[in-house]
Amino acid sequence: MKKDISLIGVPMDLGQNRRGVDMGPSAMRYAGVVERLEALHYELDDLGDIDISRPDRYRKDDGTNLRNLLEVAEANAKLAEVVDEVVREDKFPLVLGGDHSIAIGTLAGVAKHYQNLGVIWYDAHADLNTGETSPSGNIHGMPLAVSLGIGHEKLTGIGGYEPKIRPENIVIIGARSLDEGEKKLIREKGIKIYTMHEIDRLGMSTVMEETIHYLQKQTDGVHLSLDLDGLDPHDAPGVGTPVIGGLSYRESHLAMEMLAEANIVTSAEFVEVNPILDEKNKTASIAVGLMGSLFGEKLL
Ligand SMILES: NC(=[NH2+])NCCC[C@H](N)C(=O)O
Ligand SMILES: [Mn+2]
Ligand SMILES: [Mn+2]
Repeated sequence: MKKDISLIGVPMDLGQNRRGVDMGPSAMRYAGVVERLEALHYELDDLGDIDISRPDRYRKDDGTNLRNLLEVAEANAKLAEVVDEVVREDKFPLVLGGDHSIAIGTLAGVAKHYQNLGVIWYDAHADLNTGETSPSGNIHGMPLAVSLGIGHEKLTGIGGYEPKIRPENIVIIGARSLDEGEKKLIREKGIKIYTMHEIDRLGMSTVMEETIHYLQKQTDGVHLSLDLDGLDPHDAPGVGTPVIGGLSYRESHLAMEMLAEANIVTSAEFVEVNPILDEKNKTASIAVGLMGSLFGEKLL
C-alpha cells in the first residue's frame, strides 16, 4: 500500500432519509482513525471535511424519483475533484462517509487514473438502483449503477466522463437485500457477486482468495467501497438500513487482512456509519479497526 494517505471526510446524509450519517466522519475520527494509521507508520494528511450544502430535506426534484438530486450531485462533484487531486499527488485516498451516495464522487475522482479500475463492493445491498427501479428514491441505493453509467445524467456525468467502471471489474460481497431491478442488472451485466449464501458455503477465506485472484488478473487498481451495513447489525448497529444475517466482525477482519496481504487496494471508503443509531460509537470503532487491518495491522 502507498505510505502516504490523504483522509477526506464527507459529512453527507442527503442520499437517504435517516439523519445522523453526516456525523460519520467525526465519529470515525473520534474513534481514532488518524492515530491508528499513524501507528502503522503511514504518513497521514487529514484534509478535513468536504462542504455539503443543507437544503430542505426530503425533496424529490421535479419529474425524478431522486431525493436531493442537485445537492447530492454538487457534493459529489466537489468530492471527485478532491479525490482526483489526491491520486494525482500519488497518495492513497481514504474517504469517510457519509451515506453511500458519496461513492459516486470517490469513483469519479479515482477511476480516471486507471484503465481498468476494480471495485470491491462490501455491502448488504448492491446499490444498483436507478430512479426508475428504486423503491425509495434514495441515491445511496444507486452509486454502483451510476458509476456504470446507468442513471440520471446529473450523476453519471460527474467528473466529465463515463462510465467510471466496467461491470466485469466489480465484485459484490455480502449481499442479502436486492431489489428486482438490481437483480436484473446483475444478471444482464454478469456482475460477480458473493451473496451471503455463497459466503456461507465457501467461507470468507475462499471468497477473498477468489476475489483477489479475479481482480488481480484484469485490473490495474482496486477501490474498496465498504458499507458498514455489510456487517451484521449485531456487530455494526449504527447504520441506517440494517439487514439481519450479515458478515461477522471476524469475517470482515479476515477480508481486510487478506486484502492487506495481497496488496491490491489503491483507494477506499468507509460509509454509512450513523452515530445517532449507534451504541457508544461501536460501529465507528469497528470501521476504524477494519481500516487498521486493511492497512496491515497485525497482532504479532
Ligand atoms: N447504501 C445503502 N445502505 N443502500 C441501501 C439501499 C436500499 C434499497 N435497495 C434502496 O434502493 O433504497
Ligand atoms: Mn448497504
Ligand atoms: Mn451501500
